[in-house]
Amino acid sequence: MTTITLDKIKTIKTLNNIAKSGMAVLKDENYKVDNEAKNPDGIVVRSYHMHDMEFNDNLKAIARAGAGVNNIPIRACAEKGIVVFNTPGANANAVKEMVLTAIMASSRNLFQGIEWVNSLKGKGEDVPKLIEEGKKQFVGREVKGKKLGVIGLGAIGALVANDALNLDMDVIGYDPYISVDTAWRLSRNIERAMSMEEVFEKADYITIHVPLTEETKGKLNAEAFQRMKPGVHLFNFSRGGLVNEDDLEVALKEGQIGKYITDFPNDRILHMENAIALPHLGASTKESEENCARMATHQLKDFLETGNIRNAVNFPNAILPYTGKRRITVFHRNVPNMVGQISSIISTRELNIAAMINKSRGDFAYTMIDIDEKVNGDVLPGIQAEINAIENVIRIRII
Ligand SMILES: NC(=O)c1ccc[n+]([C@@H]2O[C@H](COP(=O)([O-])OP(=O)(O)OC[C@H]3O[C@@H](n4cnc5c(N)ncnc54)[C@H](O)[C@@H]3O)[C@@H](O)[C@H]2O)c1
Ligand SMILES: O=C(O)[C@H](O)COP(=O)(O)O
Repeated sequence: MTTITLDKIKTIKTLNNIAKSGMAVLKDENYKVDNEAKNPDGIVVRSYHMHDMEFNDNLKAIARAGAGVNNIPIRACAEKGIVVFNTPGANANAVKEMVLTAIMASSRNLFQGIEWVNSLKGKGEDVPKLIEEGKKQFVGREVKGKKLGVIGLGAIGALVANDALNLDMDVIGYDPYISVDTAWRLSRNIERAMSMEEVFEKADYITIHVPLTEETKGKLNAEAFQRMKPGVHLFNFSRGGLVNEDDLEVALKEGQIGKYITDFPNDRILHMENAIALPHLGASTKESEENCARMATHQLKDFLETGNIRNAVNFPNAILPYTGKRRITVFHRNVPNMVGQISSIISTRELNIAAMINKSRGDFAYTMIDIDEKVNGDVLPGIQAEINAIENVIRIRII
């Protein structure tokens, strides 16, 4: 269990290259960006692998400038009261454009075509003739009228599905956990699949846009491939771990999968025929990098300064207008009578609670209590110590 002292300059460390306009959000006298810091208050990260890292007791939050958080031990962070944020939707347009490009490029054999043309370097005046003779090996197919299956209709999947309709594709989508907001944004012309298997069986092109979790790991495996139409093009701009590579190798060799286009190559995939590998470029546009970085640092700043949580992945969202007086924030387990115990410690000091919020998410919960005067001095350490001593409190912070 950790406690935190009041009002000091906050140190922020970055683990990846973060867009300047995002880091500019933290450029004021209350912040110091120090990438060598041993005890930062906050970390801003993209895909840096954090599972082997030790977290210092002072660390309050990790802001992932991007969508996927499988590089961060989010449960272990929750156990220490470290909030992990991501930036939902901030890079979705960049990935959508990439996926649509990949669908068209794979359909017309552009990747192999470009490679072949480059191999003609040095053939001098023969090049135009060789091209006209050789182009027949790259005859493609049009996407118009073909069926695109979209697995995962979140920020990216929904954009891909809607825009594929504008390419005159038929679209079938599957997402058992779809949010109401996303469902509203989806075109009514998208066919709703009742299972992933239905998408496998009906689609000519399949693109997957789900997070890598215990549930989704290895979902694209031999059983899935067997259900797919022979020669299907499969797009993975989500995470490599969604695919069983042993099974993929066989399916590509047998032609069951016509092409596998991925943003997450490894050495094995580079050796597979008809696997097309891209260098994790989905979110790498200036616009997307700036969107993600700004959203991440705004969320981090707001949390450090007010305790408000927006877009966390391991704690509930909790927003309480900040009055600038005293705020007590408590991370605790999601068990009964926590609010009662915390508030009685405050009321025994005859302090009045001006506002309060308590939210839970899975095993964890978060309570913020505003006191309507700026109490200081001897009172706070006592409150802090007593709340800390409550069973199932993980962390307390007084702002
Ligand atoms: N290639 C890149 O550069 C890049 C960029 C951004 C995101 N990503 C990856 O793409 C993933 C999706 O990003 P997003 O912004 O769309 O996230 P998102 O959270 O908006 O959408 C994910 C969707 O997947 C759905 N889902 C979860 N489990 C599912 C299941 N078992 N079956 C079907 N649907 C399921 C959820 O309900 C949600 O709607 C990220 O988690 C990340 O791994 C990659
Ligand atoms: O999950 C994501 O947001 C993407 O994979 C982007 O990762 P990146 O920030 O390392 O480009």
